[in-house]
Amino acid sequence: MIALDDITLDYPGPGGQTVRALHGVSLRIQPGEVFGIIGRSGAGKSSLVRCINLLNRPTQGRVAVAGTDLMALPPASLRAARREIGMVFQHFNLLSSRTVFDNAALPLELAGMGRSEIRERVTPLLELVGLSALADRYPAQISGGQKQRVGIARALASRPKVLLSDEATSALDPETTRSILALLQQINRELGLTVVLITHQMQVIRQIAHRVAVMDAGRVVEQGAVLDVFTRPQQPITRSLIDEVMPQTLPTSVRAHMAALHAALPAGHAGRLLRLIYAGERAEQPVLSRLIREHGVDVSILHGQMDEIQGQTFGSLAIYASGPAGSVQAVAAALAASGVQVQDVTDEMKAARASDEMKGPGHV
Ligand SMILES: Nc1ncnc2c1ncn2[C@@H]1O[C@H](COP(=O)(O)OP(=O)(O)OP(=O)(O)O)[C@@H](O)[C@H]1O
Repeated sequence: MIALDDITLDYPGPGGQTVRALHGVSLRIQPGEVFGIIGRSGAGKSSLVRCINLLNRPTQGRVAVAGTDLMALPPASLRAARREIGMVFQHFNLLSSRTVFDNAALPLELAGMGRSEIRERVTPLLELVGLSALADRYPAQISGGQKQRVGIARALASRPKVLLSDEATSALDPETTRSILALLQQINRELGLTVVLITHQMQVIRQIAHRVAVMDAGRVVEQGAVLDVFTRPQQPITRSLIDEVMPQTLPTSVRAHMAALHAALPAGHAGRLLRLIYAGERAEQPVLSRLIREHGVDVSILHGQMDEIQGQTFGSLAIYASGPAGSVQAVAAALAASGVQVQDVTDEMKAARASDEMKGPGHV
């Protein structure tokens, strides 16, 4: 549906210099999917998403939407192509002097549509976004979540094939965010619209995206199905973004417990702190208990959490495994062979523990 090839974008900078915001970004977004683009502030997300409708014209590269090379279009054809691409904004961009209805109707008025046709088009849209009862209110008389619903209705008025969402929920509280994301999900499912959303919150990606691209310093550094990226993050930036929704750092008291177990190991025994990450059916298989029996290791479960992404279970478990030297490695290898991701974080935790001790008792 959307093909971005080798997109470079330069902004004019101070003193005639240029600021390179995008460095050769390529992405493929399939029809009907919800594609998330995540990154920290300044990573280049807005710059990239605005290339999709040529609000930013790339310095180099190619932008194709539904097979049309947008950069090759003359202005009139580009205006028509843009009507196929709706956009919602973080700060809603509503006109304060127009009612809810008239804000949603604006693109149709601008396109010269007659009043009765506009009414036929906008009335069901206001129903879809849950604002039928507020059609005659002005933006100052509705909440932030409701304003975003108007923004969504306006974006849908031209019956686009693609909806771009530029931090649409960043100005909203968590509950309103969830309801707006649920609405976007409903629109994706019921209207078959391709949705591209940019965000700095993994929570948003987890709730509705099918696939995700992670951006850092103007580049896509990692991309894939959301469950894969959550369970097998490759880049430090991805891990730190996931950490915000699924904290991977063990609490101080748990680190102290691990240190005590480690200090009490008998001679000839080894102990390792392992983080197990598992997804889908593997989350339900009794792999761990079987391995404990087979290899004669002791396992203390230190910390764990389970979650769900679009109906798929995934979780992480921190365990301290100890036993005769060699047996712990055998368990780790057997777990990895069964499809569970195994990270040995013993040294990482020892370093964190050393820092706990330097800070002294009572420090959390
Ligand atoms: N109009 C502009 N002129 C010059 N530089 C710009 C302009 N817009 C963005 N930049 C720069 O381009 C880089 C990417 O900015 P961009 O807004 O795309 O990032 P972002 O990931 O969307 O960040 P945020 O979440 O804070 O909006 C930044 O270094 C930014 O300072």
